[in-house]
Amino acid sequence: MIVTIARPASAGDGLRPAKRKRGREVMSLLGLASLALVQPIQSFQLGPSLGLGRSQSTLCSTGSVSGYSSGVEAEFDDDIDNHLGLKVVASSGIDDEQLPLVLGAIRSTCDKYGMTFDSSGIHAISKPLRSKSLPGILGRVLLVEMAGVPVSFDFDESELTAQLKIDLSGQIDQLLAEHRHGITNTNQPILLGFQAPRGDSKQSVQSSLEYVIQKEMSDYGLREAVAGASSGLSAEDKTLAPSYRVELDGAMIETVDCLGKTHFDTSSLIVFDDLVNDDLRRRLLNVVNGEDKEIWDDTQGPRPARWVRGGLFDVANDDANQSSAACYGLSEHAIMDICYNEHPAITEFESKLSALFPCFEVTRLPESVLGPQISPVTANAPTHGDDFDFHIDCDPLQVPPSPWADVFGRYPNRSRGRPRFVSCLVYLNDEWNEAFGAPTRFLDPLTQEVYDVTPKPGRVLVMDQDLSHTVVAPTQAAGRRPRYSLVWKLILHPRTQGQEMKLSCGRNWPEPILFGSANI
Ligand SMILES: O=C(O)CCC(=O)C(=O)O
Ligand SMILES: [Fe+2]
Repeated sequence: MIVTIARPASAGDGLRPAKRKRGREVMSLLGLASLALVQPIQSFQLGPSLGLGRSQSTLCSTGSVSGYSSGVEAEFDDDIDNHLGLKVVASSGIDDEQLPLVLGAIRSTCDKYGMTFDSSGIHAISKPLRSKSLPGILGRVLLVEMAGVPVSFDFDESELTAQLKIDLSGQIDQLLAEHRHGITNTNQPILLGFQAPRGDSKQSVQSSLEYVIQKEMSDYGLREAVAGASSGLSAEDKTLAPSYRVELDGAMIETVDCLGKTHFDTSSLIVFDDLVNDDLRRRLLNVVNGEDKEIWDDTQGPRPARWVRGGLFDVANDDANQSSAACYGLSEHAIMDICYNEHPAITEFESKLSALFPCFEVTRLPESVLGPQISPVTANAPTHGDDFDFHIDCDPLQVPPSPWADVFGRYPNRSRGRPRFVSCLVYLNDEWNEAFGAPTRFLDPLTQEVYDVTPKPGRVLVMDQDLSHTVVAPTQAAGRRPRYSLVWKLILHPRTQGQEMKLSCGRNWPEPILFGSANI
């Protein structure tokens, strides 16, 4: 019998590194959760040796999920009846109210696939998993053993597990969404891991659950230090102080991990004028505009070999994309080049960032958070007459279902011990007359006041990603000249559990200007 099974869209297109898994990024856009595959054991091609009994007809039922490339054909032998089944072995961070619901969802998926289900031996730890080696994690994990597969079964490569993961994750996500208001903590996802039957394995439950998280993090690159992080960092970079900093967007918010407790939270923007010298600025501009020999006079507009009208695609919000549709954006090829080819200037700047934030692991925003359309490094070239709207870059409280959400959960940015989402902008023009305008404008939502940062050549702006901001188009005085900015979307990971996430890292930086609602 031949059935068609969807296969995750293939990795390795163009310049993007091929090794990174991407299948579940697509799921994130579909609003589905994800599942980690643990303990691969050699290669196994789904084929005649595996009898799936009643599951055959249902395996193809969701095979046309969009984003999963055209199905592959796999053969199943009707005569063989292997008792495929799922056995839930351990969980953490899922309380007594929630666990039966989640297990019920897995049971019904098993029924659909004609698989057996067993949760009788589950080792349930109601507290979220905590681990010194994994600071910042959410710690809600469910570990499932898959019984009845051949010894050579490869969990990572199998179409069966790919399909199961779509189904199971969808079920659990739906369930958690439905019960969002009824049960505490249910808007937090659960990371699901598969493993082969372990027999009398000596591995502790804690380390099996940790392994699920570690594997997910490495499969999806969820915490990879930026290039040059460990290269020789200059003493000046380590001690460099900002020219000024501003706190805005103040609000009382719930304190993460402290039920019922609230605290006053403000977002930060920080300006550095001595981090990038003129030589580095010029080299970064060359990376953005392409390093070949063509000479382009950009008083006529951005260089057509790199920039396309309507090419701006750097925000998650649909409305913002529409309003910026007419503006210049980097071509797809240019974005890939900047993000994934080796550029010494990019590495040098990233190593400066690591030096600037020594108490964090500085990483680029992984593709898993918002999908492949949102590149971690991009550039802007607004010109006179363009129209932009306020947007936020990303908010860890509002991330869609994805491997990122499953591992780190959803929480207010700047929460103690949780990865902090910050963006970093470098203004790249050789010269920029103040009369040309084009500040980066921040909105304080409560007071509706705006705060402008002037784009000086070589200036670096670090800002929280959940701040409402916009680029303002240059004035008429700028003519057709673009105002360039190179933008990094970063995540600063804590190095220890429960760490303070202050960007100053305890250094004696100038006191911040308190703006708008931060001053109330
Ligand atoms: O260039 C600017 O001023 C802001 C750019 C920006 O907000 C972005 O790229 O997300
Ligand atoms: Fe932005």
